[in-house]
Amino acid sequence: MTARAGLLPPRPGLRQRLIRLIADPAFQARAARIPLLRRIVRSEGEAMFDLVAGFCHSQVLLALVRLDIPAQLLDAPADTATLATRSHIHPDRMTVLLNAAASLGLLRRSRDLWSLTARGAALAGVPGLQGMIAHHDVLYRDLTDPVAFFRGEVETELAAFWPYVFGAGGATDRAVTATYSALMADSQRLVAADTIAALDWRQSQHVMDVGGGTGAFLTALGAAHPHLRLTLFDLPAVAPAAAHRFAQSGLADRTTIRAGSFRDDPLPTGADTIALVRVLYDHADDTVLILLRAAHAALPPGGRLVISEPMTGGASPTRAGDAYFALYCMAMRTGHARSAAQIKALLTAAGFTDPVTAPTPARAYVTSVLWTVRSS
Ligand SMILES: C[S@@+](CC[C@H](N)C(=O)[O-])C[C@H]1O[C@@H](n2cnc3c(N)ncnc32)[C@H](O)[C@@H]1O
Repeated sequence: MTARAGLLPPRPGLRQRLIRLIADPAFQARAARIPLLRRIVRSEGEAMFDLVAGFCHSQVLLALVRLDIPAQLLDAPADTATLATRSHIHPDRMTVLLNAAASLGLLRRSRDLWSLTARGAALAGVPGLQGMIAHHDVLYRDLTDPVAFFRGEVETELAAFWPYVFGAGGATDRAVTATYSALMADSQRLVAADTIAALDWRQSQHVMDVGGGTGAFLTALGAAHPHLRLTLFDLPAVAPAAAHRFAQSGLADRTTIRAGSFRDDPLPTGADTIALVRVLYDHADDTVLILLRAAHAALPPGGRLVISEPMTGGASPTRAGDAYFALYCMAMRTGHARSAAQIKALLTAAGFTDPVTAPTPARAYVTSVLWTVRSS
């Protein structure tokens, strides 16, 4: 009988023996006395403690957002007593919150006055960030029992928060879609900037944004490239809202809005470029294949398909892709976050050739971009 046959445990390799050594408290105590190892032990310890405390950090962030402290401090620095009174929190407890925020690099105190740091200013100013933080209570409730969550035993709230992806016809409730669309459009600004910067749009004449929401991406693209004609395709409950945005941005003459479902309807033809921005990760592979095949059919030979969304790291997992978006999509229960390689495989299965990863955008943690062409 051999270990290979599975009856004996395999002998640990060198790496496994090293890992077991590092896990040994006696080794850790010895390592802490050796200067070079001491530094490694300390920084590993701090990194581990950061993971342990991560939920508290998120809740500090949520408290700041709910109390509107970033906006208040953007107006003017304030002292603890003022912030405490405005927030209806006892000054002693407010001090704990403000010190916690300072420790996370969001606030700084000079004498008695609190102000924002550069990171805190991002919290005040980055579009969609506060909306994203504010709706995380839903995700965190879904993750309360993480084992049940990973076993697929939780009826997740997030799935109800984003109802539009369910059912063949998609969303029909305009009030619900308005809530969802505002958050999407706010957070779209940075995604749009990175997607536009990642590619040469001069070779396109007519871009169709499928699942384009209320037109935030096309509005940014149209402003950056005045030669482009633009078509937005989205569900009937969502697409009409784009008209207002296009009119306000002076784009009405260059834009067409088409309502429909890519699950059931063919995509309109006429565009030489199709964009799918934050669309694929909402859907299972079979729906994505339907969509990619529809995009292939709608494009002329030589036409380009652009995919922009948060992606996982594949063989090299990333914190944003694999420890956030993958869980988020799992809580939504309709699709999943994919690596670039997984999306490329789906593109190939849909008939596209040689998909290319665009240069890494500035905010790779929320946006990765792929493109491909319909060859014939
Ligand atoms: C995550 S949102 C992204 C919106 C926008 N592209 C953005 O990045 O802000 C996904 C979009 O796909 C649309 N969508 C979902 N299912 C669809 C379908 N079957 N046909 C057309 N659009 C659909 C939704 O209405 C929504 O606007």
